[in-house]
Amino acid sequence: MTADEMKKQAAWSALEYITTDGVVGVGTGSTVNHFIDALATIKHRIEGAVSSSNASTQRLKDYGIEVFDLNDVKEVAVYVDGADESNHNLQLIKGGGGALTREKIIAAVADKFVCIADATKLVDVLGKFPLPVEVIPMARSYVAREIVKLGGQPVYREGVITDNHNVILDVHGLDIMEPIKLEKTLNDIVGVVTNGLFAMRPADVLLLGTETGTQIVNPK
Ligand SMILES: O=C(CO)[C@H](O)[C@H](O)COP(=O)(O)O
Repeated sequence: MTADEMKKQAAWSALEYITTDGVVGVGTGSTVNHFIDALATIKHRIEGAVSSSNASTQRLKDYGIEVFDLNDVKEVAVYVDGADESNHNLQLIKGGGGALTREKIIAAVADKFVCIADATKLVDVLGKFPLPVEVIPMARSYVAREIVKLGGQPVYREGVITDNHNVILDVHGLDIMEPIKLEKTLNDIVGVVTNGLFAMRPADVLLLGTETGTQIVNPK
């Protein structure tokens, strides 16, 4: 089975978590694209969606699913999104697709965060995947120097501008033993908009696409 087939399997399993007729939170990425395809099959029984990126918004609209401004929505019962890595506490690294800030906002609002991923994403220690940090453009060099002091090697994601008109630094070389502490420390650097650690607000459940079916992983 390919990684994409495992992503698709996890994504379709997430439909079981859409139990209300309200607004569904929708993340970003190739796994979420499969989820949007799945969501389209039950679009008649949901009110619509809030979306974490322009790309997902477009895909949702192409299916005729209404996309709301988050400010106009009182409740997001479920948020479905992928991840670049998850540890066994369901703390995540996200932002490989550059949508981390809006993803973190919707995750904060949502009652339940359902993470969907292929089996390769579950790790013991976060950090092999370079940690994305969204930065205000004029602060890029300063933030990079501060990250070096913390032991990381930041690499500017050249040619990428986020939906919020910022830039991304991908931080290599981190063994993230204390995810909450690092998430807070990075947030405290002036010029950082968001970092891709989802440790203070981890996922509530991880649906992992595997060779033998979707595995439901609950936090340890
Ligand atoms: O955080 C993300 C985008 O910002 C994605 O969820 C993450 O990069 C996983 O992507 P994919 O589903 O394509 O493997």
